[in-house]
This record gives sequence, C-alpha cells and structure tokens, in this order.
Amino acid sequence: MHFPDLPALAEPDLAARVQHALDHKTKPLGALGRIEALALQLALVQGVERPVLREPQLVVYAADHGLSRRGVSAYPREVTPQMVANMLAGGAAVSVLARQQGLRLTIADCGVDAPLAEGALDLRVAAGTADASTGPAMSAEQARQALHQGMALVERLPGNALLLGEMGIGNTSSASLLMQRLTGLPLADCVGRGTGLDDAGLARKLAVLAEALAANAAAQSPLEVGTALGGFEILTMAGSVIAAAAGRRVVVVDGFITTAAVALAEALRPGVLAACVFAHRSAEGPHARWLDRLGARPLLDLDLRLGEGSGAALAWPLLTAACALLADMASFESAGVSNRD
Ligand SMILES: Cc1cc2ncn([C@H]3O[C@H](COP(=O)(O)O)[C@@H](O)[C@H]3O)c2cc1C
Ligand SMILES: O=C(O)c1cccnc1
Repeated sequence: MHFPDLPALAEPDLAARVQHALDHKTKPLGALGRIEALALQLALVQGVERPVLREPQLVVYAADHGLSRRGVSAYPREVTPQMVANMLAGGAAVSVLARQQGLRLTIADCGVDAPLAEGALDLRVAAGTADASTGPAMSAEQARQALHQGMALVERLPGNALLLGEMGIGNTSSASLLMQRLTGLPLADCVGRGTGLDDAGLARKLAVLAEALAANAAAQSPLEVGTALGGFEILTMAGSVIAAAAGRRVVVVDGFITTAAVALAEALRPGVLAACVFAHRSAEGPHARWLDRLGARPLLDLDLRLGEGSGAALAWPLLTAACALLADMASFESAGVSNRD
C-alpha cells in the first residue's frame, strides 16, 4: 500500500523566526503559555511565519462494527444510523457545535449497517465489519479501500484544517484493541466504559476483546493489525490523517477513537503526528495513557466522553486565537512598550 510522502515540518530557521516573533510580542516572555506552542506548531505545519486557517472541515466518519453484536456497548447497534440521521438533521452535539463554530460538517458513511442516508457522503466499504472476536474485522482489500477513500476524501475537501469526528456503536472496542496492539500495554489498561458500561458490562467487554486478540494474534504489521481489529471509519480516518499531514493541513484530534485512527496512521506513515493538535483528554479511561504514550498534550480536559468530533469543535477557537495573536499582536518595538533588560 502506497502512502504519500510527508513534508519535513521541523524547519529550524522558520521555528526560530516564529519563536522570535512570539518572544517580542507585548507580554511577559512565554506568558501565553501553550497558545504560543500552538501558534508555533501551526506555523510549522503550514510552513509559514503567519499561519492562517481556512475553511475548516469537520468530518464525522461513521460505521458499524461486528463486535457491537457481542454486548460491548451500553447502546444498541441501531443507534449508529439513527445518530447519522440526527447529525444530518442538525440535532446532534456535533451539528450544534459545527454550526456555532463555523465548521463545515461532512458525515461520511464508511460502512453503516443501514441504507445510505440522504445527505451523507458515500464511502461505504460494507454494511459493518465482521465480528473481530472470531477473526479479522475486514479483508485486506476492504482495509485498502477504506484507507484510499480516506486519502481521496481529504484531497477533495477545501481548506487547510481537518477536524476528526466519528460515530459507530462499538468503536471504543475497536480503538481499545488497536491500542493494545500498537502500544503493547496489557488489555485491561486499554479498555474503558465507552458509552457507559457498568462493572458487569466492562467485564464482558474485556472478555470479548480478549477473544478478539486471540482470534487475530497472527496480525503483525500495522496494516495487518488495522485490518484485523479496526473499523471502516477508523481506517478511513487514518487515510485522511495521512493525506492531511502530507498536504500540510492541521489535523484536530478529538477523543479516544480518533486517537486510535491517528496512532494507526502514525504507525503506517511515521511523522503524521507533527500535524496533529490533540483537542482534549477524554474521560474514556485509557485515553490519557495513550496520549502519554504518543507524547501528546491535549488542549482541554473537560471530562467529555462523547466523540462525534465534539471535543475537536470545542477546541477549534483556541487554534484560531493562536493564529490571530501571532498575526496581530504588537511587538514591544511597534507599540513602544519597554521590554525587560
Ligand atoms: C446516542 C449516542 C450518541 C453518540 N455520539 C457519539 N457516540 C459515541 O459512542 C460510541 C462509542 O461507544 P461504545 O463503544 O460504548 O459504543 C461511538 O458511536 C461514539 O462516537 C454516541 C453514542 C450514543 C449512544
Ligand atoms: O473519547 C471518545 O471519543 C469517546 C468516548 C466514549 C464514547 N465515545 C467516544
């Protein structure tokens, strides 16, 4: 499988110029804290001293999972198409936030187990994955198709920012399985309550996911692991992350499931992480641990555990603020403010 080359984002000269500009703004040195680091990252992603964010695209990647028939979620499988309809009708949390933040919202059906909803983008691979507790979730060909469609989608979208969202009952299970295989941590450290499982539900989820690991132990490479344990929405998203990073777009990562897509993308095409801004630390138990492993420091910590791209949308104004401050704040010199010695 061929993935595009990534631009070299670590340009020491550019980084030094942007840091110099930030250091000479009218504020105590470093006083805008992580907003300064964010501005620098956005400059490096775009390869310019003054990054400008244009036509941000929030894409919700939706699909069903064979595992959702095994009692791994607190909610039934039918919720996936129902929520897709709700998103398209404007009533989901992500619909409200996208509207409020001026983000264009695309609902990409990557493999929902229902007919294509009117208004959804058709990236359907199949009507849900196979049950990963008994074998691979998808075929190698399906994995390739999902990755390709994710890359092609980004190449068609305008703008220079991709905000990741997802919908798919059971997809915290797929994300947990990917986390286990990509980090090597014990399964129990990779599994959370998802939509709100109780203790008995969590124990059941753990047992089913242990079966899935055993059934797919032969998968070795990142592509094989994604094929065996992924979902169509997660692989499509991973393809989009690679294409976005290759095209110098910033990727705004949401919660646990989108982190799975980004971690898989990083395993497939090392370097994509440099283009990723992690919006928030999800309340899904293992998310904090995975972020640590990735060396990622999320912007927000709001106890969100929704997905859909809701956290990415909530963090969006911080990115636009970082660009505005870098572009428009006066320097000590231009404003005639005395700098420290
Ligand atoms: C009404 C509803 C709206 C949602 N929006 C996002 N999710 C989130 O919950 C699902 C993952 O959790 P699990 O693995 O436990 O099924 C995903 O669809 C995710 O986007 C929702 C879940 C529900 C029930
Ligand atoms: O962190 C997330 O994205 C998440 C957590 C629980 C359920 N759905 C999504």
